[in-house]
Amino acid sequence: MTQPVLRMLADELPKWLPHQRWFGGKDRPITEARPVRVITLRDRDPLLVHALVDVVQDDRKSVYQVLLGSREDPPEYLAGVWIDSEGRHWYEATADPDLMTCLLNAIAEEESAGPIGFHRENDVDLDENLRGRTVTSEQSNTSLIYGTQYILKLFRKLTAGPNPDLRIHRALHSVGCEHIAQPLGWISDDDGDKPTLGMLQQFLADAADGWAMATTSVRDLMAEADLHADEVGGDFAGEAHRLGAAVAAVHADLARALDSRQAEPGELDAAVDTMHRRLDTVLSSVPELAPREEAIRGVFEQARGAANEGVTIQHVHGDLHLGQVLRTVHGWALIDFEGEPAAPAEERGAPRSPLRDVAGMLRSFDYAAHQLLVGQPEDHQLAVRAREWSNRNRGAFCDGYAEVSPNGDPRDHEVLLRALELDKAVYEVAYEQANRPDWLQIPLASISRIAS
Ligand SMILES: Nc1ncnc2c1ncn2[C@@H]1O[C@H](COP(=O)(O)OP(=O)(O)O)[C@@H](O)[C@H]1O
Ligand SMILES: O=P(O)(O)O[C@H]1O[C@H](CO)[C@@H](O[C@H]2O[C@H](CO)[C@@H](O)[C@H](O)[C@H]2O)[C@H](O)[C@H]1O
Repeated sequence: MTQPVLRMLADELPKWLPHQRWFGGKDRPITEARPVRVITLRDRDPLLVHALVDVVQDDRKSVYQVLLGSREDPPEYLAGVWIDSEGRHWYEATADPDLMTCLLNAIAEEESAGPIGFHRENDVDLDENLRGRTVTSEQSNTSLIYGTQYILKLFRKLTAGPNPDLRIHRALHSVGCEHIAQPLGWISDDDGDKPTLGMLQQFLADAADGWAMATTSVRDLMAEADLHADEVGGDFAGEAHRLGAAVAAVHADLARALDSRQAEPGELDAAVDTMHRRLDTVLSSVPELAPREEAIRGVFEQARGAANEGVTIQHVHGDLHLGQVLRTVHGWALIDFEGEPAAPAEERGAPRSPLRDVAGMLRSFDYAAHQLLVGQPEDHQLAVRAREWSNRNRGAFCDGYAEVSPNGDPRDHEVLLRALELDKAVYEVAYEQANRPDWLQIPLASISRIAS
């Protein structure tokens, strides 16, 4: 079976990959897409095959994970996910709930298939034979939900060594962190760079995501033209306060589980250099940013000169925003500790200032406040109310954070925090340009406000 699958993938991948939501290189042409390894995980109908694919773009190579299914008599619902519709029908296996059961059972039974190992955490028993259905939200990876119990994330673009999402979840669980979903198992690959292929976690079935909650609150405010943010039914400030406290608790747990130290004199200069380099890259592809270049660089340089005593360096979340936090009946939980999807792996796993996560969340309040205005004619009144909502919730978040954090109030590091927020907004300009060009105005407008 190996040779025909390799041939089929070599033919189909260049056409198929750019249409996959999880494919992270849609803004650049594919120079080469080559299957480099296929392993059969199930050799009877329906077949399940695991493939690793090298994708070259602009001389940079990325390795992606693809799962292929094949059935003699495929049901109608698989018609939308064909990879190859000639000869033996191959399709995207994550769309086949029966095949996804095989992955859960393999983790429960701690099976292996050549270099691929399925592992269950020591203190865990798993229910088997649950069907896996894919999460429908916009994702950089592919997640499968099993019943109301488990969620399995299959990492798509693979990175060398243990994936930070798995490493950090396990470290936080080991110190009893209350603000994460319990890690239950993982899928490893012992070949080459030894990437992590997947992570199984407790599914927080009762959870609402922070972005949905926050944007509902903004909508309520916009609908009540005469009321202020603290007067409308959907006021979010109490949640923002509790969220700040939860993020501070996770930072304290991360410091305990994985170490922390005070920033050395001059150490933050390297972070400022990285901000300038990111700006260089984004400027070259988004000309709309050029008029703000001087002001942005000025804010970065102020951070270099600022007295940054008392800044801690430790492991952080790395890409914290309202879509990465879930509100359960027990409080807020943080998910997805992989860092920014576009950042190089060494940068994603490196210890940094926790203020970076605070800045990410402050940006997110600004996003939530302004996303309803995208594409609308200018309305001064609505713009004022968006600012009001953003300021109220940013303040509440920082208050909650300061109450719990051993590092105190993030606003005490105003200059660094401002530079970190601006750096995040520069990242978002590139992200929106590549993924949602209609939303580019949100970070561009924020940059004008922050760097004015
Ligand atoms: N433990 C969990 N419980 C409930 N839902 C979850 C859990 N983990 C993730 N999700 C849902 O799955 C979505 C994608 O998860 P995420 O880890 O952010 O994937 P990606 O890395 O692909 O962006 C989230 O937006 C959230 O709605
Ligand atoms: O969730 P991911 O790790 O894939 O993060 C990426 O996508 C996010 C969008 O889904 C993006 O976040 C930006 O948009 C959010 C609203 O959709 C907003 O709350 C965030 O503040 C904003 O940064 C994130 O930057 C990107 O890395």
